[in-house]
Amino acid sequence: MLLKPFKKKWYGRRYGDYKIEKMLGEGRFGICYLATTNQGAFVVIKRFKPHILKKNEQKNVCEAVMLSKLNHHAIPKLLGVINDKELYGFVLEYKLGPTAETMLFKQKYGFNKTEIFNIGSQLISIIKYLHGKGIVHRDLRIPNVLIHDGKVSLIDFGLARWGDHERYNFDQDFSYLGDFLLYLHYSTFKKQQRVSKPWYEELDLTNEQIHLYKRMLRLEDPYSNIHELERDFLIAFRANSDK
Ligand SMILES: Nc1ncnc2c1ncn2[C@@H]1O[C@H](COP(=O)(O)OP(=O)(O)OP(=O)(O)O)[C@@H](O)[C@H]1O
Repeated sequence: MLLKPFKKKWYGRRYGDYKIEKMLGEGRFGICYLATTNQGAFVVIKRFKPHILKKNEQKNVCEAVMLSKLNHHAIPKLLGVINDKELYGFVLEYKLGPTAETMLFKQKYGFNKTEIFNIGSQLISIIKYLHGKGIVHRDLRIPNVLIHDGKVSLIDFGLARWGDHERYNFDQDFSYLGDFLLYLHYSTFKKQQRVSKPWYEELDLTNEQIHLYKRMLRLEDPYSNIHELERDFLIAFRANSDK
């Protein structure tokens, strides 16, 4: 008999009320599985890789501690912890996707300016909520943002920490957000010249948008808080329309 590939060996297994159905994705730290409850609802089980568990005990629980403090419709709720001899992990609320990464690189989706504004506004509102709770996400990247029907969810709090204005400075989230939004702008970019130019020359951006992104990316005077950033974001997108 053929052995099941390692990751699939978990399929069909039950842990308390949850049955593992299939793998959703694998990262540096763990593997996420789609699971069902006894009532047939979907949840996510995030299982830590054993070598990560041994190394980072303190840091692993960090994600659960952070999530347990949060209650926001765009952030998965922590539903429980599984502490079985063969599986240690978290049970998380299932959020609908796909990820922005899948939309950009697999579906080749092109985001128009209205969509970029709507997604940016939602992310700013999530960051405002997190920073208000003293938390820096530190990993706001395209694989960690789910988008369904224009509604955004932010996942993966594995690197999130209590902000301290030093090592875990809140402005780390601003540069990630800047990068993220530039990815969305590039989704409709058609290269016309052979030579590559910097983003602020080749993308179709207004002066206000360039100023906004340069400050987010710390190429100009960095933002000191999310409220300051939000103000410039609204100015930069105020004449927001698809010309
Ligand atoms: N709450 C959720 N709802 C829906 N899908 C999810 C959820 N959490 C994770 N996923 C899926 O599982 C994948 C991996 O999740 P996540 O990034 O949290 O794992 P990770 O192992 O910590 O990754 P990394 O090591 O890159 O930080 C995601 O890209 C997403 O497709």
